[in-house]
Amino acid sequence: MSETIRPVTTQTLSKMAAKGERIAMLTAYDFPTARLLDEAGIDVLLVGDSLAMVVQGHETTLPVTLDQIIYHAEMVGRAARRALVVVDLPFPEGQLEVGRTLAAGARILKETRCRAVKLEGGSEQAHRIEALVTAGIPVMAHVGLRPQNIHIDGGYRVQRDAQQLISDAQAAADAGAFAVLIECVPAEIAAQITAAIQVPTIGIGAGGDVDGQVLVTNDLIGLTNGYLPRFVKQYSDVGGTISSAVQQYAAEVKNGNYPGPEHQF
Ligand SMILES: Nc1nc(=O)c2c([nH]1)NC[C@@H]1CN(c3ccc(C(=O)N[C@@H](CCC(=O)O)C(=O)O)cc3)CN21
Ligand SMILES: CC(C)C(=O)C(=O)O
Ligand SMILES: [Mg+2]
Repeated sequence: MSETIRPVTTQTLSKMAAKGERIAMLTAYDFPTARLLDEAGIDVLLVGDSLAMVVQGHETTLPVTLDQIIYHAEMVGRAARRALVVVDLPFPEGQLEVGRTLAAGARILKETRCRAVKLEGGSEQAHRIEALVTAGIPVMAHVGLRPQNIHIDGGYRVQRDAQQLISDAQAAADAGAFAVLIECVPAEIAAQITAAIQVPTIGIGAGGDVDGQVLVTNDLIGLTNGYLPRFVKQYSDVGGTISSAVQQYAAEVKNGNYPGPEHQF
């Protein structure tokens, strides 16, 4: 008998945080990976705009388009049976007039099975968060390091302005965000934000005193080309596994050991 699956909702996350149960979140960009993460018990899947870097091979998150994010969100949405799936609003859908942000969020909910969006920014995004939530589109806010601001900030830097960070998170929560993601912030400040706001906090490079953690899946499984941020813990070497498998295949094709008699008709 198959057991009934209880899907994770935004309310589930609040209850988990209230009980001190930590939330495990990871990025996903395709059906088979999303299905594995969902079945492993990951609570929240993020179709992140990091897609631009780890899948498309771009140097920043800016090039990925809304149509491309939606194409990947369709796959992840079809794979998730339990996890809540959140989709990044790609640059500049969350920076233009509110109507454009609403239209982008509505397309995500209408064209995919994903049920929430993520928007980079705090206080200055309060009006957009409020408009999205009013329209029925749940929003996860994203404060601290904002990768879509790389050309203003000049790089990916730890964010240390405690007052600004707390007021950004507070404004996002007051505007109706169901959770606040905190990226690259000293652990002490992330803990202060978590104590100050009523909604769950999810950290990346923000220490352990938050309600949950998120990482880019490719980083933790060893499938990222190049530099890994210090906050990443690499749990496996999938890149190495793929590499040795395809090297053996190439060698066996060339030496005639593949296909063997059992592989032919
Ligand atoms: N593969 C990947 N993993 C990520 O976690 C990730 C992306 N891509 N792309 C979008 C953003 C960018 N992220 C990053 C990337 C680099 C640093 C970084 O180099 N941090 C320095 C600290 C710099 C400082 O001291 O101010 C570090 O040492 O980790 C941080 C976040 C997180 N996100
Ligand atoms: C790094 C996470 C938080 C993200 O926004 C992404 O993957 O795009
Ligand atoms: Mg992102």
